[in-house]
Amino acid sequence: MLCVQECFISAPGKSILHGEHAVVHGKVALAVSLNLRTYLWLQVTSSSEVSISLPNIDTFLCWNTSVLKPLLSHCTGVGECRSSTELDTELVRKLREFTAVSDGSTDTRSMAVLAFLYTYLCVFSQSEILPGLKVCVWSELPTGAGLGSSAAYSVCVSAALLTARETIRSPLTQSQETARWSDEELELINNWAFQGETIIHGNPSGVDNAVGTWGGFLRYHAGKITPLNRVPTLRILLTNTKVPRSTKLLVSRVKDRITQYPSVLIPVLESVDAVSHICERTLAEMATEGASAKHYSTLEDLIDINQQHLNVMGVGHTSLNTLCQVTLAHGLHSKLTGAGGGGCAITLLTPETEEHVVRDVIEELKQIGFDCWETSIGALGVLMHSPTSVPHNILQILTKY
Ligand SMILES: Nc1ncnc2c1ncn2[C@@H]1O[C@H](COP(=O)(O)OP(=O)(O)OP(=O)(O)O)[C@@H](O)[C@H]1O
Ligand SMILES: C[C@@](O)(CCO)CC(=O)[O-]
Ligand SMILES: [Mg+2]
Repeated sequence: MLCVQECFISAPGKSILHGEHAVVHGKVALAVSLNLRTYLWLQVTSSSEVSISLPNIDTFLCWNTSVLKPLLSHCTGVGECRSSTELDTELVRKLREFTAVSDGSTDTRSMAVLAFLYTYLCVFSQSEILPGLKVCVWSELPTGAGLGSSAAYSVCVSAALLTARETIRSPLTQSQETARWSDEELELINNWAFQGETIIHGNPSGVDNAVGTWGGFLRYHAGKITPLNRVPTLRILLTNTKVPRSTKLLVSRVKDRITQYPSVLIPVLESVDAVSHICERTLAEMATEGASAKHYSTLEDLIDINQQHLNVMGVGHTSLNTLCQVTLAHGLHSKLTGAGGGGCAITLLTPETEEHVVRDVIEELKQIGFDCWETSIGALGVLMHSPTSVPHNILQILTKY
């Protein structure tokens, strides 16, 4: 019998300022959490069923634990199937067979289900019996649009299952609305979320799940996470072109291009790295000396340069070109954020940007058919919630299924 009977968890989405794709190849990325979150409700039940409801992607599935247990038959020794840092490829193979998902699939539902089942089976692999669970996930983030929806999902799943298994504590006391885990526990959540990302993405750098876990403004370089404490308050517009794309395919497209034209692409990755370094230095100067027009002009140049680099990498899209042209006609600079190929872009607003310009740009982008809104950045990473601290509309959705 598990002690944790239910829990509510949330994790934020993210925006990458600079370094998407380059970060997969060992370069620096600068990323920040968003005020849009994914929420999960887990209940431990006395039944022998595991059910998952994913209303964002219209997926509602249920399995008897007796059909799941045999999938762990290859984990014979203590500790097997439990590595938070190494993917159990045999389990992934068996799960693909079990769910009839082919190796190259990028199907939205299949990826979400595979990531969930993989984490569930690994986390409970040493339990005598697999527990009955009911899990529902709902996100404020657009799915598959560059704002880290896959990472927020993987972080929530990993935090909830590890808490239910009591591998990590339930951090919430009775008087608290929200609570976070210790750094060590967060590291474990992050490691398991990376496994989920690996199943969804194929070859993630780890930056997205790091932001979903730790929150705030981060510098990410080859697995090393450094919180950026000296950053100014930035105003950013987020635009969703609503052009669907898959991070998995885009990441592998960039890899193929690097393999085909290494002498062309490697200098581009190095240039993106330099963009991230200059951006980091500029942000630190703005925070310590006060932000000047020159600082903003540098940030705008870096956005334009990086957008061109991302086009060279092959992850642009005509919708993103249109978006950049529309904002530039109003003097505002934009670049894609996340994997590109459609999805979302960020536009930098400066202290000089007048409010009527912001209104006009938003209106114009909406008329094209895009979603556009001003976002707030730097939200907290993964959280455990009391039911009363889950926004009412989200609580209603989570408890409906
Ligand atoms: N709310 C959700 N419910 C279920 N599955 C989700 C949810 N959000 C994301 N996913 C899973 O994540 C996949 C989308 O991941 P993908 O990496 O392609 O996009 P993203 O994470 O939104 O963008 P990026 O990786 O560029 O930041 C979906 O296909 C689905 O499998
Ligand atoms: C495209 C990419 O760099 C960012 C996706 O948000 C992939 C990754 O870092 O895993
Ligand atoms: Mg993703």
